[in-house]
Parts: sequence; C-alpha cells; structure tokens
Amino acid sequence: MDLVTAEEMRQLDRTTIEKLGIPAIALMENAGRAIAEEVIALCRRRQYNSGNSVHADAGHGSDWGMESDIVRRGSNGGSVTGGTGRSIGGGWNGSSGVSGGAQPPQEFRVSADRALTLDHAAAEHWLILAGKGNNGGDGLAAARHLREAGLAVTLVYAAAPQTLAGEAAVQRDAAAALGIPAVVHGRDRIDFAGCTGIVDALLGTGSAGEPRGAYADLIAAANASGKPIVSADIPSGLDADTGALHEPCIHAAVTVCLALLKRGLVQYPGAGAAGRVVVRSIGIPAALAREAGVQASLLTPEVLQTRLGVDVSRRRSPEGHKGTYGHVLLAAGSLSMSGAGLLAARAALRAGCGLVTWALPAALLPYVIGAAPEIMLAAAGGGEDGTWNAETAAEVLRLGGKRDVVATGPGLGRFAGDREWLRMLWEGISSPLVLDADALNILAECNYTEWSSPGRPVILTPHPGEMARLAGVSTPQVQRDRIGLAQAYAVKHSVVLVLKGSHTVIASPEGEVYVNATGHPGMGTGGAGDVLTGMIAGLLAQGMDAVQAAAFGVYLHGLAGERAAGSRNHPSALIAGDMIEAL
Ligand SMILES: NC(=O)C1=CN([C@@H]2O[C@H](COP(=O)(O)OP(=O)(O)OC[C@H]3O[C@@H](n4cnc5c(N)ncnc54)[C@H](O)[C@@H]3O)[C@@H](O)[C@H]2O)[C@@H](O)CC1
Ligand SMILES: Nc1ncnc2c1ncn2[C@@H]1O[C@H](COP(=O)(O)OP(=O)(O)O)[C@@H](O)[C@H]1O
Ligand SMILES: [K+]
Repeated sequence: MDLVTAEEMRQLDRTTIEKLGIPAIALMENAGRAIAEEVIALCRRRQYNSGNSVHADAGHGSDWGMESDIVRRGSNGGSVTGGTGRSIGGGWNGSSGVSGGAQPPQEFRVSADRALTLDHAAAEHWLILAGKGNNGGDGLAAARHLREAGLAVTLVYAAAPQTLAGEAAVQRDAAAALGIPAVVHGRDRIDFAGCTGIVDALLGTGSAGEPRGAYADLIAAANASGKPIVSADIPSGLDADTGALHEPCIHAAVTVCLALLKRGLVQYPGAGAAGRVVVRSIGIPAALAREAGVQASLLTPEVLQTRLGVDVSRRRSPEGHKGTYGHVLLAAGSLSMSGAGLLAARAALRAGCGLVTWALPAALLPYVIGAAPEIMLAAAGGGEDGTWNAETAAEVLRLGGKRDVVATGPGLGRFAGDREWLRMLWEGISSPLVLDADALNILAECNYTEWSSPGRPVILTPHPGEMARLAGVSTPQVQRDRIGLAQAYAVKHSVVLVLKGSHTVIASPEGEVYVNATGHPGMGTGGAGDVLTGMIAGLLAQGMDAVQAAAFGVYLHGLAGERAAGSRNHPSALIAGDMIEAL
C-alpha cells in the first residue's frame, strides 16, 4: 500500500483528471459516498455495541463487503444484483429453474444498497463541517448520501457558502436544492450537543499551517463535543506529510483516507489523532503512484512479497544444511552489558541462520560459556575488566573476513580509540555490516562518508535518540518527520536505515521507504533492539539483500512482539527474550 505526500496526491489527482479524463466531480462523488458508508458503518458498530441491533455488522470487512456478498450469491445461481440494488433475481427471467421441474424454483431476491442502509437511521443526526475547498466538497457529497439513507444531517459551513468554488460549489448547490439544512459559522448557532456524530470535512491535503479563524473554532468545538468524528481524508489540523498536529487538530474516531494513504496518517502523533484509518478507492488508479515516482509504502505481507521479493514463507531446501544458511559474526557485549550480545546472538539463530559466532572481550568469555550452547564464542582480547579496546579490531577483522555478515554495537560500550576501531571494520569488512547501539554513537562522531568502503551494504538501526546524534538534530526533530528524515539520511549516506520506534521506518539508499505497522508499545523494553539487530543479521546471512533483511526483520520482530505479548497477561510484561522465544 503506497504512502503519499499531499503534493504527490495532488499530482495523481491531476493525472487522473487531465490524462485519464475522469471528471473531478466523479472523484468527489466517490469520496462522498465512501465517507457516508463509513459513517453508516460506525453507526452500525455503535448500535451493535449498545445492543440496539442484532443485525449490525461488527467488523470492518462486513461493513462494506456487501457487494462481494452479492456477487457470491449470484455466482451460485441465486440472486444477481449490482451494487445499487436495482437488479433482480436470476429466477425472475425464467432462464433457469423456474419451470424446469427437476430443479427447485429459484428464490426471488432483491438486495438493497446495504452499505448505505441503517436500521434506526432516524435516531442519527450528523453535523457535516464543510470547509471551502474540495475537502468540504467531499463532506457535502457525503451529506447527500447520508440523508438518502435516512439520517438527519445539518451542514455547517466554515465560510460563507458563496465562497465555495468549482466542484465544491456544485455540491453546495445540490445540497441546497435538496433542502438540506445548513448553518454558517459566525452567523448561526451550531448545536454540537444535539448531534450524534460529526463529519470533519474542513481541511484536507490543501491545508497549510495552523487552522485559522472559523476552522480553528469548529475543530475545537467538535473535539469538545465528545461526539464521534469521521474525518474526510485526514483529520483537519494534521500535517498530511509529517503527522505533526497543529493546534487545534481534530481527534477522529475514523479517518476515511481517500485514494492513497497519506504519510501523516502512519506517523505519530498523527496516527493517534486519525483513529481507525480506512483507505477507500475513489477512482484514482493506484498504479499511477509508482509511475509518478511515489517511493514510500506501508510494509504489508503483500509489499514484502511483490515489491521486495521476500519469500515470507521462508522455505528451506530439503538439501540445506547449516552451511547453506550463512554464518553471522557478532561483535558485541561487555561485562555490564553482556546480555545485549547474548540476545542478539540468539535472535540471529532463531531468525534461521546456520551459525553464529559471538566475538566478545576475552575476560567475559568464562561467564557466558553455556548461556546459549548453540552459539560459538570467540575471545577478541580486550581489557581485563571485560571491556573492548582498540586492539580488538584486528581479531574482529580476522574473524569477520570469513563470515557472511558482521553485526556490531549491542552492549559494545565506548572505549579509547573506538572511532578508529570502527573505521577499521568499516573499511576492512567486505560482507554486509549491521551497526546498532554504541556502534551508531561512535559513527555519529565520525565523518564516515569520507571513509573508504569495500562496496558492501551497511544497515544502521538507530532508535530516535541515536538517529538524532547521527543526523545532528534533536530527538523531537527526528520524530517530527520520521519518514522524511530517514529517507534523506539513507540516500545521502548510502546506507539502509532502520529508524526504530512505533511504526519503524526502513529507508534504502535509493530512497525507497517502508513503514512497519507490526509491534506494540510493550516492545519498549531493554534489549528489544538487540533482538532486532540479531534478526536482521540472521536474515542477511541467509542471502537476503540488505533492504529485504531490514524490512522483513522489522516486520517479523513486531509480529514476534505481538505473539509474545499474547501469551502474557499484559503487553507490558514483555521482556526482550520473550520475543526470541516467539520467533
Ligand atoms: N480532484 C481533487 O483534487 C480531489 C480532492 N479531494 C479532496 O480535496 C482535498 C483537497 O482539497 P483542496 O486542495 O481544495 O484543499 P482543502 O479542501 O484541504 O483546503 C483548502 C481550503 O482551505 C483553506 N485553508 C488552507 N489552510 C488553511 C488553514 N490553515 N486555516 C484555514 N483555512 C485554510 C484554503 O484557503 C482553501 O480554501 C483532499 O484532501 C480531498 O478531501 C477529493 O474530493 C478527491 C478529488
Ligand atoms: N510503541 C512501539 N511500537 C512498536 N515497536 C516498538 C515500540 N516501542 C519500541 N518498539 C521497538 O522495540 C525496539 C526497541 O529498540 P531499542 O530502543 O534499540 O532498545 P534496546 O536498546 O534496549 O535494545 C525497536 O525495534 C522498536 O521499534
Ligand atoms: K478533514
């Protein structure tokens, strides 16, 4: 699923309208209908939850999966009906079964447009907050569909209706011709307390900066009303590209994202303000996105398989042996942080690689013998106190020269000469390199773009604090636009970047970006990142390329976190080792 910026979305709108010839009003009609359907789906869920209707659809799939239901029944020889519900049963035209004798007569069935049908519709009264741009036009179109379904609706214009233009003005006139009641901010009293829900169609991708004037007032009042809000395209007040929230910003129960997922809806805090996000087609072909150079996508199993070419089933050849699945060298751990090395090494094995050698300070080795018998240990010298020192680089280089992947950083600590130590590895290791934790902190102090490189891929896995040090900005600046920053950094430094945290971002040197959606806040626990480092290294050792290993590693790591939390009483009980066991 592609992720677009507001500018990319505008380009795709233009291409659809100008090159394909689809009228803008048709797109707006589709948008309005999609919004109305999601309002009705929300009303059904609410009725279901309060026990008012046993017929309500509880889940998203059944909310608007009606057309495929109808098609299924048609293919069984029963009723055949289109999405509008106006077509009629197969038995009616006598073509099959009615007078056949041997066949039972076919039932005559007619389906209504269930996606726009609601029991107890008259109990609903929705306010449609309409801005003066196309987002407002979408809301006005939705109002007509809702009214058609029997819900009471009142339009609330943020600006004088005569200021609307283009397609939005067409929608305004259609609503007026139908006699849909309308009020105008600043002129009329707006009864938020009397409504049962609010459609937020104030500002969409054309929004710039903080909501002003009437927009700000209406957003604040809508939030304060406590009524469920369904946002058209994006919550008004959200930065569609970065996920930053302006003041004020709508806090939606549902966001009906139109055509393509906007970047701001998957980045926090925007993802939190959007509520449940439903992406609805409105007639803009998704295939246009790639042609237009859209480079970001949500990391789904489908994207992993088709876009990244990952074999998610992780088939192993019947003839495979431990040599087939690669050998990871991990240089990690020091006396006080030996667990980091142990976690990463075990995670690499659980990710499926054939062999792991864990290089660690020699003084530490006696303490970890037997901790994980599957791991091979290599004493790399170092201080008597179990720390690393500059001289260990030679041994790591010697060991790493023979391995398929070298990973370093977890529990490494800082030591005199560590910058030169890292430079020797960077310049001397010709297999893929995974750098995490203190290796990143060291890197942040180096002008590493000037280092020579044997031309192998490098994967950096910073959390936001480490990313801030690498990029020379503050942590809040990193979080302000994680996708944009990760993309720019990966391209500029020719690395694969894994910017961790909720909705981890994976960026390639070519500017491709993947946003992960697996995992949960229970994974914010010491050592979780070490597990990820090991997993990525383990996948690389099995022959995946760097972007595949980074993306698939992040995806599986989140799934393992979910699975591990599922076997606890509460996600917060999760510890990093549980994730390894859940792999
Ligand atoms: N053909 C298209 O372009 C389509 C657009 N669609 C909808 O149109 C939206 C984009 O429409 P527009 O480009 O008209 O823009 P918007 O409707 O998002 O907003 C533009 C209007 O809001 C005002 N405005 C902008 N920032 C403001 C602020 N901070 N405070 C107060 N007022 C502000 C502008 O002066 C302008 O009048 C999408 O999000 C989507 O909902 C859909 O109808 C599908 C087709
Ligand atoms: N809210 C969250 N949702 C999803 N994943 C999370 C969340 N918080 C943390 N994680 C994941 O947990 C891991 C934590 O890594 P890191 O901060 O490096 O921990 P450590 O250094 O202790 O190993 C990362 O992979 C991160 O993406
Ligand atoms: K909106």
